[in-house]
Amino acid sequence: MRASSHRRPASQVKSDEYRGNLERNRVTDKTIATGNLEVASVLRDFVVNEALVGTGLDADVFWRNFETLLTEFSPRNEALLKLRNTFQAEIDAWHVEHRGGPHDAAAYKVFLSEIGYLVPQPTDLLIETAGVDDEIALISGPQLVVPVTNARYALNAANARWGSLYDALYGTDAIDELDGAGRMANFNPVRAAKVVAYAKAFLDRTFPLSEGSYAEVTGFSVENGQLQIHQQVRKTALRSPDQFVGFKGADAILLNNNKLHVEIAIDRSHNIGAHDLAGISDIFLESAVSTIIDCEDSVSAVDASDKVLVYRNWLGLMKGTLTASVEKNGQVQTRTLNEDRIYTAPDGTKLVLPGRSLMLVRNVGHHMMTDAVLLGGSEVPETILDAVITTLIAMQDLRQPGKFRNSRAGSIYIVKPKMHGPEEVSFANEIFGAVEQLLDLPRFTVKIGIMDEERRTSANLKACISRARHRLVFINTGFLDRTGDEIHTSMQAGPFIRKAGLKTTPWILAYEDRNVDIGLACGLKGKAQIGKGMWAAPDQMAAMLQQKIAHPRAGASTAWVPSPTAATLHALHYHEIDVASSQSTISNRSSASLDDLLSIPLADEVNYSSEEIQQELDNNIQSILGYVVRWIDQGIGCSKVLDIHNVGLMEDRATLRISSQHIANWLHHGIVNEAQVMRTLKHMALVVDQQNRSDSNYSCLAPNYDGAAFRAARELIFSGVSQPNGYTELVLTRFRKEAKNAL
Ligand SMILES: CC(=O)SCCNC(=O)CCNC(=O)[C@H](O)C(C)(C)COP(=O)(O)OP(=O)(O)OC[C@H]1O[C@@H](n2cnc3c(N)ncnc32)[C@H](O)[C@@H]1OP(=O)(O)O
Ligand SMILES: O=CC(=O)O
Ligand SMILES: [Mg+2]
Repeated sequence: MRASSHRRPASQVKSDEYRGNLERNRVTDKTIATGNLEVASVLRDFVVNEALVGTGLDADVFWRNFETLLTEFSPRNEALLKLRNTFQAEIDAWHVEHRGGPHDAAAYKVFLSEIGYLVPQPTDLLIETAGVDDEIALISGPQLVVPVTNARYALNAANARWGSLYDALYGTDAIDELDGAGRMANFNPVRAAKVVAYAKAFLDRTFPLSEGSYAEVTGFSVENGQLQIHQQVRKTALRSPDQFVGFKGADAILLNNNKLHVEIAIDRSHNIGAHDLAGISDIFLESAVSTIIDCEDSVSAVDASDKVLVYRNWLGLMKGTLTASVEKNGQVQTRTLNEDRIYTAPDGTKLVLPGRSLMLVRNVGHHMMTDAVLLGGSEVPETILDAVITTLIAMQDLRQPGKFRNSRAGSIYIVKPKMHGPEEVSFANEIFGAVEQLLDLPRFTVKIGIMDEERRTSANLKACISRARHRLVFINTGFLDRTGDEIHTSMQAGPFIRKAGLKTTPWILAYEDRNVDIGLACGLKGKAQIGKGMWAAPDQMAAMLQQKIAHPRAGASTAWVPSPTAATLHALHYHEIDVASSQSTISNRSSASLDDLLSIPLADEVNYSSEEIQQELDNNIQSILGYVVRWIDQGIGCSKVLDIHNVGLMEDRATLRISSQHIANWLHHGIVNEAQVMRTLKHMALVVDQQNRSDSNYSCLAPNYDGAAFRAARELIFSGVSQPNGYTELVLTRFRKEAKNAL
């Protein structure tokens, strides 16, 4: 048990990432022309000398075909972005026209159909995806997300398939600190005893014994393929002997419940095992069954050199060669990918279990443009660049089934964020078809995870699924972006209720339920994931243990966690709930209503006190500044930022979208005014400066309030109404480029 199982000075880990960012700034921005394409030399070198190597593809042919693909798809991307703007303008105009009267939900819905925002939903649709790994199709369990730019974290995430339950409990508030069980610098045996009791109670519930409890167990043995469990006065067995699936000599017993493995490690020379009746030194849970390697909202990647870091880390994961140097307690270690785990099955044969999480890669959304590649002198859609390069890189995994194989089923998993409606899903589907041709891959090798996180996608989810039915491997409620889009879409309808209240209003409940209802109706059960969103409070594990069990209960076969520790603890929920049976029950209910989904969470009469209004503003602005200052000045795309109650919250671009859109909405409707927002920005800048005082890489926002970070935060709020769909990345990217140039 480690006193700080997942904790270490965040500033130290992050400074590794920061130093990497500084290095990247030194790369020159030369471009090399090929036909009508100009490719930044750093990217071109990476593709030719690293990504293409071993794929059998010719570099010249690759660039030529890439140009053809961009020529075909870039204008279509632009047209789709225009369609988003057209819908937004029409919706804005409708609300302005109807302002003053009560909201007429029926007329509003008719209007949405008339303009084509709502489209007819297909009937009798079943997805037809083939060649999907069990981790996606059959095994329910946590999904970890990690910024790809941080190699240390990315390796940790890939290795988070297995996690120590003892460490996860000991190092977090999952175990209370009462009666002398505090978390302290030195090992606390009182706390350790509570951890062991908690873990053995888990074993009792999950792998019940025919007689007695794990607390009484003195040892394990395997005789004729049967697990014998020794207690002081008797020998007992598992009530369900089939749960015993393997062992490692006398060192480990492997159990299985709800398709998830649990290893009981036995080591009587270990400091915990030595004091345990059965010699149990730890219990390892299969934890992050899948992981999203994120190129999107948790990273700051604004130019070619940043993109090369993104791609190089992904390549390292796909080839199994990524390493990172990790310093702990003065000791430097090299972190690499874990190998598979080898056991003996009860019948004596060799049993190999994956040692790593199944990795999916999240590309950026369709609205991002990059200058890493120019076509006819213009920036190209970054999502197309991502589609081509992340798929090219993943070919390394398919090419040689080495010991670090990711997809045993031969698929490449790409998560598509922020798509607005069925046309954009069709477009993504076609891009991947073209990428497969370009790279000479069998059709439908590339699978798609659809983030259901924009309102037009939620409202037309079945049509969206239909457009990707041969590739679909997940739908996931990205409720953070979805909340931002909720505010932006109905910006002109009136002032929204306070941010915290948005989590319990009818639209979001309908959104969450409807996503599961539609997923089940489209046959995702046993074929694809139905996922739920992020636990955004990385230090609040007791609360997570209490609340996140709601996700498997609601029929979700996976849900997002921010860290490996959270993955291990969330895995407990999938032992308690058999998702397949939750899904069977849920599929009998009638689907959540589209009308509720379309209801708008407005504060009909704003009767918040001035204290409540100021508190809302303080909270939102503190998180905006705390996040933006690290993004702009240090290139860190995901941070833990204290909220007004001093709770560290995971902030990324989606949470920034909510906070900035919320203030923009209140400004627009006169709940707050410009002077008050500016005053609060300056006040909160002092608070954020104070919070970051121990970070030697940090530059203060105050007293000048004119650095790129402060100006970015200001612009995100004051131009929030006019930012396309309320996205933050355009402003962030511009100011980050400015900050990089000034370094
Ligand atoms: C709306 C959306 O799109 S959500 C998706 C985007 N969000 C994410 O990807 C969240 C990813 N999570 C993170 O980046 C981090 O957990 C944060 C920023 C929230 C907190 O980071 P920190 O303050 O550094 O975490 P903390 O100090 O508690 O723990 C650090 C340790 O945990 C590990 N860790 C933390 N998060 C992760 C992760 N997501 N994956 C792998 N390892 C992680 C680190 O490797 C480190 O361990 P090490 O010292 O052995 O390397
Ligand atoms: O991407 C996830 C979200 O909640 O947004
Ligand atoms: Mg999102």
